[in-house]
Amino acid sequence: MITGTGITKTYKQRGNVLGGRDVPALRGIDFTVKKGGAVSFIGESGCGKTTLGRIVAGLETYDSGEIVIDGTPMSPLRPKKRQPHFRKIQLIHQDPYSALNPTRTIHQTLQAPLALRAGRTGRPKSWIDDRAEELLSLVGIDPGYVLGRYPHQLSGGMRQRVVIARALTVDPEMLVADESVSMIDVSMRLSILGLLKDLRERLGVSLLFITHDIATARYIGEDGELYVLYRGQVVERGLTEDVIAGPVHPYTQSLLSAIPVLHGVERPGPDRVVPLEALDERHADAGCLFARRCPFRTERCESESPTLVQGADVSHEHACFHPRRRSVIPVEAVA
Ligand SMILES: Nc1ncnc2c1ncn2[C@@H]1O[C@H](COP(=O)(O)OP(=O)(O)OP(=O)(O)O)[C@@H](O)[C@H]1O
Repeated sequence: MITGTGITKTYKQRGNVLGGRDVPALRGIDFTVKKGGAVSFIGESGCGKTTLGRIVAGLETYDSGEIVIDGTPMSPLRPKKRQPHFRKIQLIHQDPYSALNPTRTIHQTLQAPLALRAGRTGRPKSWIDDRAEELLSLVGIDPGYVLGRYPHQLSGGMRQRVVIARALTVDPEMLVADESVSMIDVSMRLSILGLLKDLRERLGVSLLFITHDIATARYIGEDGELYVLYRGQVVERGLTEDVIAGPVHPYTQSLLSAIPVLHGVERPGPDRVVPLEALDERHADAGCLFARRCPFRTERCESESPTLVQGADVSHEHACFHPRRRSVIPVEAVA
C-alpha cells in the first residue's frame, strides 16, 4: 500500500529577486493507493497532476508531508536507501518517442534491468531472455518481431507497449500513468488504457492514473477512487462511480459537464465558471481557491478555506462550503 500525507511542493522561481513568483504546485495532498487498487487524479492543466505522479514515483522531491511505501516512510531514508522502495512504483513515460534509447535494440532495453534483477535474486542467465519474451507477450506484442529491432523501427503503439514491458521488468507493485503528457493518438490511447486495465486484473498491480479526462478516469478504474485536483488541492474524492454520479463540488461539476459551464445553475450567480487564465493568482489564495471562479460563492468562501470533509448526505468527501447536487450532463465513459 502506498500513502501520501500532507504532500506539498512549491517550485521556486529563479527570477524571484526580479519579481518572479514561487509556484505552489501541491498544497497538502493526502492519498492512499491500496494493493491492486486504482486511483485516478483528474484536474485541468497546471493543477499539479504531473508533479504528484513524479513525486509518487520518486522522481521529484517534496517539501513537506510523507510518502509511505508498504509501511516505510521515505523522508527519513537516504536517497540510496529509498531506491528499492520507489522501484516498486514505476512511472510509465507516455512519450514513446523519447522514452526509449534509440541506440538500443528492444532486447538490450529489456536485458539491462532484467540482468540486474537476475543478479540480485540469483537467477540463471537463461532467465533473462525467457523473462524478456514473457513480458513482451504479456503486453501483447510478438517477441520474435520486436526483440532485434530499434525503437524507430516500431510503431508508436508498439513502442508504448515496450515501455510498459520495461516498467514490468522490476515486478512493480504500482504503475503510474501520466496521460497529461501523452503524445499518442486516440485509438492507440484506448488500447494502452485497455492494456493497463488488463495488467491490473492479471498481475494485481495497482494503478495511479493521471488525466484531465474524467471519462478516462472512469474507464480505468470503475471500482477505484477518483481524486479531483484543483490548484494543488484535492477538492473532491471518493469512489469513482459515486463522485461521477453525484459530484457536489462546483469544480467537479464543471469538469463533468465537459465544458466549463455549469448546467442547472442556482441563483444567484452567473452560469459560467471563470476560466483559470482570467485569474490573477497572486490575489486568489485567500479563502477557497475556487471561489473566484465559482458561481455559488458567498462571503465565507472568499475568506475561509474549506477542508476535505465527509458530507452529511453525500457518499464521499468534498472541500466546499456549499456542496450540493446540481444537475450536470455527464460525459460518456470510453467503451
Ligand atoms: N520544473 C518546474 N519549475 C517551475 N514550475 C513548475 C515546474 N513544473 C511544474 N511547474 C508548475 O507547477 C504547477 C503544476 O504543474 P504540473 O505540471 O504538475 O501540472 P499538471 O496538472 O500536470 O499540468 P499539465 O496537465 O499541463 O501537465 C504549474 O503551475 C506549473 O507551471
